[in-house]
Amino acid sequence: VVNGEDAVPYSWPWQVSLQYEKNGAFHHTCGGSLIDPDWVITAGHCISRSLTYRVVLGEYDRAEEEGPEQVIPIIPEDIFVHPLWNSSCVACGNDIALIKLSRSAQLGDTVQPACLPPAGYILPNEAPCYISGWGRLYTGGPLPDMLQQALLPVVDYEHCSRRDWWGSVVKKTMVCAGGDILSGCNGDSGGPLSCPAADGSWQVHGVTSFVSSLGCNTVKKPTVFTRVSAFEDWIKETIASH
Ligand SMILES: CC(C)C[C@H](NC(=O)C(F)(F)F)C(=O)N[N@@+](C)(CC(=O)Nc1ccc(C(C)C)cc1)Cc1ccccc1
Repeated sequence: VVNGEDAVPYSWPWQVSLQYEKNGAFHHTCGGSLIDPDWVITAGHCISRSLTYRVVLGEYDRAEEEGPEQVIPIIPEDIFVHPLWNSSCVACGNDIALIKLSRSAQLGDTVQPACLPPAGYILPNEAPCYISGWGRLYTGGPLPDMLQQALLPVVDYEHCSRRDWWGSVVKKTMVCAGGDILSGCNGDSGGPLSCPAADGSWQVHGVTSFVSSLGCNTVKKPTVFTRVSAFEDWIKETIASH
């Protein structure tokens, strides 16, 4: 997250760190969101078939064992990348994947699932949402130890698809947010765009998908998220059948 701030510890209790194994050690590669005690939602581009993954819940400072961490291994067959995700066509969208945990998360003060938005729901322009993650602090910069957050106002499709914004690259199955000096950055992929609901709950409206190659916080190139409300049937169907 670029120009964000340290989150209050465990204030985004659905935020997970998706880690892959390399030479016996695990490395943070993406964020994700717990949406059920057994299920995490992340980005399709975060998954590669050849890697072994684990999920860490209740994480805050990646450099310290603070106590609430729950480290849960992932069985490769329990990763469901959206069937229409095509890594050669990021602009086609469908950048979403579901991961079934090999054991249920223990819910409590530091680990809670986020709610899903109503199917088809479109956030209005300027709706206040937060991005969170352990992605780079600036283009090419370091990964932080503490979970970062930033308030990113939603940029609706009409504005986000303007020629000098994302143009035809952005689809209606995506959500844009930000567009000035605040943004996501690599390492935030797969993490949540969390938006407050009228009933006081928080809904995961977006899964962090891409930022401009010109620079994470490029003006008029807001962070682009997979729109979760466009994939509710697939989410429900996948969870119901596994
Ligand atoms: C793997 C790609 C497909 C998605 C990746 N996503 C992220 O980093 C995220 F924002 F989600 F945290 C990304 O934006 N990667 N970049 C490598 C940029 C990138 O590839 N962006 C991008 C944008 C649009 C498209 C398509 C839709 C035209 C493809 C890739 C990050 C970056 C940005 C500036 C400097 C260095 C690195």
